[in-house]
Amino acid sequence: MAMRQKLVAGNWKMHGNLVDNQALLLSLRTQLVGLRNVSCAVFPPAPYIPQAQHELTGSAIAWGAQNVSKHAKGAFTGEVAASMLLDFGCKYVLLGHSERRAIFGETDEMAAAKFMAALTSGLTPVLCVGETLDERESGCAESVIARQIDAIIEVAGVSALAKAVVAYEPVWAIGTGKTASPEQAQAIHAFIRQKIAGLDAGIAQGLMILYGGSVKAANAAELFSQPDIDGGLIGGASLVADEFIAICKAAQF
Ligand SMILES: O=C[C@H](O)COP(=O)(O)O
Repeated sequence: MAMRQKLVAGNWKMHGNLVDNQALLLSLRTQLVGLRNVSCAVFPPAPYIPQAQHELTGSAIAWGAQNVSKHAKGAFTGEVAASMLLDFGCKYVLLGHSERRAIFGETDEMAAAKFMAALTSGLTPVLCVGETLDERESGCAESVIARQIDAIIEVAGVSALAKAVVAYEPVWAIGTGKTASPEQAQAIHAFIRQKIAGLDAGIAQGLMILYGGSVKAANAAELFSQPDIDGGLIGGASLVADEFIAICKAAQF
């Protein structure tokens, strides 16, 4: 059976400016070349997507957005449609990130609607799932993640996952410096894959499942060596060129 390729994605969150981005993008463009079996992508804040497009067109690095509207167009002040992201060359869009869920009140249903908007326009949705510390400690991690995935399957069908990426991001590991151990992460990744395999074995086998939460150069190789971890969604470390480049290189096989 063919090995899944890996993907390392840098979620810049609400960081950056024209000058710093330029230096970062130039480093990535020149140093992320010729990687074996790894794709790389960056997710800048929306105003800087044209800058990423300008600097990365013709490189091996893709770019995407951190959010998208569920609507195609209309009187929705502050929203950005999937077609607009496509106009600027985006390949991916993040959905259901825990910061969107916890800070901006996004529900499973909203994530599912955005997933559909992304998918039908031709963007690749990167669906983020993960449990809080309370949920883990009360033994609910798997049921929370199952609920988050089921909300998507209910609306889009399991076949939609053939055109999507899933990112497991335990909320307690995001920006805290507390990484899930490779074994803890692998256990949840295997759970996600088995759950989907119960509906469609082929889709489960092909699905990229990324790990996110305090990934850095020093722990990336061990995480990425786990059989069900297909790369990473990197926050803080994606803002530091040498760190992000080292993480991307650690995903090679
Ligand atoms: O989207 C990325 C994740 O939230 C991980 O962030 P972090 O690497 O800063 O912990």
